[in-house]
Amino acid sequence: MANTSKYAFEEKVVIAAVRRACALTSSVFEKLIKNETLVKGDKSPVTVGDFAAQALISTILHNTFPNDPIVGEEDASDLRIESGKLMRERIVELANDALTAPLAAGDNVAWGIGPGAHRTSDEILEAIDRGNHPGGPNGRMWTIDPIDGTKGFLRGEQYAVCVSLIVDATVQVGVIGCPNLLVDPSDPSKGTGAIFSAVRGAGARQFTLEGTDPVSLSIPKTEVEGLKFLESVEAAHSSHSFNDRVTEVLGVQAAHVRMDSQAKYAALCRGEGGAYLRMPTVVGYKEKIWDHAPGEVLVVEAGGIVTDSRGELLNFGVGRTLGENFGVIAAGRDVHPKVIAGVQQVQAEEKSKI
Ligand SMILES: Nc1ncnc2c1ncn2[C@@H]1O[C@H](COP(=O)(O)O)[C@@H](OP(=O)(O)O)[C@H]1O
Ligand SMILES: [Mg+2]
Ligand SMILES: [Mg+2]
Ligand SMILES: [Mg+2]
Repeated sequence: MANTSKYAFEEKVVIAAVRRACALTSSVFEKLIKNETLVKGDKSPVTVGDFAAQALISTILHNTFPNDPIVGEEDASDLRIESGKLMRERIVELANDALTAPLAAGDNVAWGIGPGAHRTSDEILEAIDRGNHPGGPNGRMWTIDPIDGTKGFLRGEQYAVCVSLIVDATVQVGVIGCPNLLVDPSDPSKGTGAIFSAVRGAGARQFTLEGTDPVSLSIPKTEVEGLKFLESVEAAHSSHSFNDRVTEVLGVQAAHVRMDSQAKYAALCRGEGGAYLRMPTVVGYKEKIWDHAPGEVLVVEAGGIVTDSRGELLNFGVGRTLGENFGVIAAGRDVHPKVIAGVQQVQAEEKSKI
């Protein structure tokens, strides 16, 4: 199915950017050494791969859509100080290797890539910091999560390169690159690596890691008892015990599937799980828009629904976070109301214990 939608060009550019970023992050994983990882203020890890991939994607977006603001996860402040010098040099090298790699079919030098697209250190830091937009309800803006699931990336498990275009608080384009995800879960011999992409109103598709051979995605129908829950590997990111109780309440039989990153949204769209449950573990944690925007449009276009635990749509127009949304629940259209009912029953039980 060719995408002839209003945002077909944006999708094409983002798939090209994510393809380059996946090659970059995979090569970083092969070579990652100890002093190439930092711990951020919130205690979460960030690697040279996160910074370099954000610089790469931000550069491509800025060259192609110079007036569009960017909401990116990372900022370069730790790289501008003396102690960040080694990491900075490595990031500049990695970003330039990715930017100047040969053009693939469909690529365009006007996007700021290809031999000759070399950038200075200052330009790379500036590209990272261009992701500092505060978000909000109006106009176009991009989100970049250069490596979603950094903890999974460091374990050699799942992670995802995630980019979205939000227009007036609605996600219009979402692209998720998953270098470590099986191409075909029913045939591991086909190897790993896929890019998932959706444009609102134009469907959800899986591509090869080269960005070719699209296959339409649609969430298979299941009865609620036949659901398989997808959840984070990290118990600090979403409550495993809450999900265990929802399983009991709904009479779900299958064991949960634990997976890092927005690969969970992609897996849901391929029928590898029936619902993605993400209930908070810490009071006051606000989910980040870049952790959910691409996944939201992918699931909706594959025939699903994404809401918070109250059944309200995620609000991508209140800033860099999802603000007052509480938890995230994604599932096929037919089972989503039943999953929300189960979630709310468990929430009521928890409240009655306080
Ligand atoms: N206490 C917390 N609760 C929920 N999400 C959290 C969290 N701390 C970090 N995260 C987010 O969880 C994301 C990973 O999700 P998952 O557990 O599904 O792999 C992280 O993305 P990054 O890895 O891009 O920083 C981070 O934004
Ligand atoms: Mg992070
Ligand atoms: Mg993330
Ligand atoms: Mg990240």
